[in-house]
Amino acid sequence: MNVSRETEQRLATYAAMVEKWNPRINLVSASTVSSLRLRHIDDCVQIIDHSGPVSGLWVDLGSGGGFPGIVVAILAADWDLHVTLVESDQRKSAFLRAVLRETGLSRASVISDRIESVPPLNADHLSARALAPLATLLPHVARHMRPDGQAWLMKGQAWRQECEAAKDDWRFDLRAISSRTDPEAAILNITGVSHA
Ligand SMILES: C[S@@+](CC[C@H](N)C(=O)[O-])C[C@H]1O[C@@H](n2cnc3c(N)ncnc32)[C@H](O)[C@@H]1O
Repeated sequence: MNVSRETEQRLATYAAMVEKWNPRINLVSASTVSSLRLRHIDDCVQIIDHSGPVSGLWVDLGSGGGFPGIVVAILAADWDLHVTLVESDQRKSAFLRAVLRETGLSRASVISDRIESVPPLNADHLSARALAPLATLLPHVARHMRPDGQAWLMKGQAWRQECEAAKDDWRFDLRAISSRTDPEAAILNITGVSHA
């Protein structure tokens, strides 16, 4: 993806903040800090490559250090899109708010609470990365995404088994997109979620 100078500057500011805060609050595993751009940022950029420009509300669940929520907020800074990051850990939430301040992102906010406790958010787009198996994620998706919304769930190599297990209790339409950064991983673009 080609990005503007301003977007590149925001990504650089964000990366520098992750590196600075990581020893204190463990935002990404220490072994991946040196490859932050490829392992984490470029990994998340893929979502926007596939969603294209979108509008409305984007909700990122279990944002942690901001993957993919902050990356989406940076890439979408000029779109008519609000990004809401849901993160229960207070120190990580403080970090996410600091990133929004430092990068001047005004169309994004942080809800510092448990996903289960937050009133339904009615998201047009919803993302989650490394949060929970699909069968555990789908109740959150059903609660916080509009019936015609789209979920972008970033999954590791067990994604096929997770999909099979989730089908016992859930109906959904799935487009599995192979990850550019890890051939075993996939981005699950899920729509039409309902309880079986
Ligand atoms: C493994 S980390 C992944 C963080 C980020 N998405 C990433 O890919 O680097 C999971 C994050 O979800 C948060 N989390 C876990 N359960 C949660 C819940 N029920 N409500 C809100 N946040 C939760 C944790 O505090 C943690 O920061």
